[in-house]
Amino acid sequence: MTDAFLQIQNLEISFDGDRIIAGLNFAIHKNTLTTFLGPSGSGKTTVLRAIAGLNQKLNGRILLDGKEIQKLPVNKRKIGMIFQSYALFPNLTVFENVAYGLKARKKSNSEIHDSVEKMISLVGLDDKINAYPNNLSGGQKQRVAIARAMVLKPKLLLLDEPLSALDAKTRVELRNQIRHYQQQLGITMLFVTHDQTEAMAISDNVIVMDHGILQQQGSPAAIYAHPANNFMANFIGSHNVLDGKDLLRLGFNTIKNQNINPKALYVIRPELFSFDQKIENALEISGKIKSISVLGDRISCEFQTEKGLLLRFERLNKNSSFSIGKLAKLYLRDSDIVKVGS
Ligand SMILES: Nc1ncnc2c1ncn2[C@@H]1O[C@H](COP(=O)(O)OP(=O)(O)OP(=O)(O)O)[C@@H](O)[C@H]1O
Repeated sequence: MTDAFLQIQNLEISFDGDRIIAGLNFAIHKNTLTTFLGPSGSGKTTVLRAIAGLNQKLNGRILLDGKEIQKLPVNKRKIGMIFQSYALFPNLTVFENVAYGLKARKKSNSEIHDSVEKMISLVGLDDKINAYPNNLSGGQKQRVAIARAMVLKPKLLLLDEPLSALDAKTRVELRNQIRHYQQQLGITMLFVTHDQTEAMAISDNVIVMDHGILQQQGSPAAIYAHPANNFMANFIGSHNVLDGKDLLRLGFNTIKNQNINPKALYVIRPELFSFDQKIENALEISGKIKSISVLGDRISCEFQTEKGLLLRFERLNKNSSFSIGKLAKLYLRDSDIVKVGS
């Protein structure tokens, strides 16, 4: 991995006297895709706009490729931005939309033609090259916006919830394509979303924000397996979040040879339980199934334990004979329990 490419240092942003971002620090590496994840109102767009230069009132430093950029005007930052709303020019064709920035930079006609046609082809819109935005689907419009941003070879591409207006299937297709372009063209991307699955699926690195404060930064796997704090434990995945007292009630005495702290929080990923099938060194938990949700390839069940605790477990959706009220047993190894913040 190369050195930090984008660095945010002690960033502070206030609106009307309210501090929205308070002392934010993070760094991202070149040619990686980082997602900025957090609930609505957590400050994701505010930070993105500050990096792009759309929000000039700030304290702190923003460094791109080693140079301070926080005082540069938008057009001098070499940063591209893609919005949820596409922001295409309705009176220009697909070709003209994608060519717009290169024309403004006074590139030669032959260079414009070559670059634009190549980019339109990459995003799979050859047959729409002369179409107007009104005659395109939402997914096609967003491809034009992506091509228009990428053709300018930005040092950094910022994407603000680019897929939010699309249907579920198009979202998944386009997120995978964005990841593919990012890797194929070697672009550094910062992608805002409030959709965890989206963030987990495409990122090298995830930064989670809440109330303008960075909660955790790491790979999708690390964030899922080791939530850093209570917010992360509750926000990511459908973990079972239990306190130490609950674990003692279930019959666990130690976790990975450490005493359980009754006041600490612990998480159990729902896919780690074994259902009605004994496993070695595992604690048996008796109870009954309280609810069943079919998630497509998986089944997610609520399990009411005899001790009165509610757990969630998941199984692959194959040959399962589940029914609500069925008495059953779950098995869990203490090594599969993770202490929050460890
Ligand atoms: N121009 C502004 N003037 C005043 N307050 C603002 C302004 N822009 C954002 N805010 C406030 O800053 C906070 C963070 O907003 P921001 O849009 O950055 O959140 P977000 O995480 O991107 O949310 P969402 O996922 O809903 O887009 C919110 O409380 C919002 O009301």
